[in-house]
Amino acid sequence: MDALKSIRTDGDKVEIVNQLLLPHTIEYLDIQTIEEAHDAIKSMKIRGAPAIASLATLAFASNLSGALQTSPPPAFLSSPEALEAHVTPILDYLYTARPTAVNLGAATRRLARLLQSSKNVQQDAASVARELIAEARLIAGEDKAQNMKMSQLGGDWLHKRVGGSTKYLNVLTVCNTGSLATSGYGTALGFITYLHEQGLLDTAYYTQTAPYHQGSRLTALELKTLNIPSTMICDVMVGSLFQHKTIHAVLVGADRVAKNGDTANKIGTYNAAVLAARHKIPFVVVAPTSTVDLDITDGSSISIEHRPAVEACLVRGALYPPTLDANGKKVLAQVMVTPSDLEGIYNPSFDVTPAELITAIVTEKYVALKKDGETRFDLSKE
Ligand SMILES: CSC[C@H]1O[C@H](OP(=O)(O)O)[C@H](O)[C@@H]1O
Repeated sequence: MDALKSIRTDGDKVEIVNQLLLPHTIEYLDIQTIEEAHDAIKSMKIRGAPAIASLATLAFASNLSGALQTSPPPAFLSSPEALEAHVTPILDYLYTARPTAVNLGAATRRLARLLQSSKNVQQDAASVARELIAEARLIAGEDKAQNMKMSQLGGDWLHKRVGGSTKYLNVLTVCNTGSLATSGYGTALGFITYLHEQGLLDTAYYTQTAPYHQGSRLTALELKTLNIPSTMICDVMVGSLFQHKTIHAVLVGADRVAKNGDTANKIGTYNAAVLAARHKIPFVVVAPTSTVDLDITDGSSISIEHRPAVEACLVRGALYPPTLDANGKKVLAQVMVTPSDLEGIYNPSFDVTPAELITAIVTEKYVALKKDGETRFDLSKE
């Protein structure tokens, strides 16, 4: 069962749950244009590496499908070349919405490659367009099956490594990697769901994940909906948790994994990795092979998105909708933010965890481990 679907679609209709409003309000937004899809991704109404790729491809498919139904057909359907001139800028524009996660770029490049190969085979633009629409809709739904497979691979590996019996595993996760970040089931949160389904999980700990609060708003919502025993901690409490509780593994998602295993993920992941190493707790990245970027040898090449400074100053939930304090007053920004303050605010949305701090990388095809004495992985897509 999925806690909440990030995207709802019925043919050409595409809706997203506005994740800026969760958990206070569940409101679905109709995404009718490419521009609305770009804005939804950039403003984080939808977020999560696979989910943003899915929205981009579904919006692209709906835009093209609508054009095929107009009469007379638009000029860009007069030839495959005209279609290419129309589609390429759209794919390039969608890619600019957010830079760190590999999925968005991988999806737009996959459609661009299909356009090239189909254009050289098909004689008419409408046939090429129909192929693009079908592929775009395939991309949007394919990660759920992968998530379930990798969760099983990872869960069985961890259970064998730790060797307990029932309801004994305590794990920590960072950010939100559930059905709200994917097309369903989730990556690290899918792993946790699998452990729970197998009767192996004692408690899932998760960090608030400021400043967007993917943890205290989204992961909390998903774990409670799934009836998974869970405990939230503030981001600064990871070290204390490791000092006072037995944690068997840290399970995190990924936005981009370099060939050597260096992993970009939500800000705060690196902190947890350093502390996990200090406490000799296995640190596990859970991501499909589509997140592995073989074109980059290590994490130094990964572009880290810096979000608007003001986002680091807001009491999330105070604005969507305004929450009230004990005296019924609106809870607003934690600090009085004025334009002159913004230059002094550092707000990277991701960090890179070096491969040497990562115990295993779990994908839908394999559980990758480092060779003895090695500080890096040698990852593949197979
Ligand atoms: C299953 S990938 C989810 C991935 O995306 C999150 O970032 P954001 O919420 O900013 O899109 C975080 O890095 C998660 O690991």
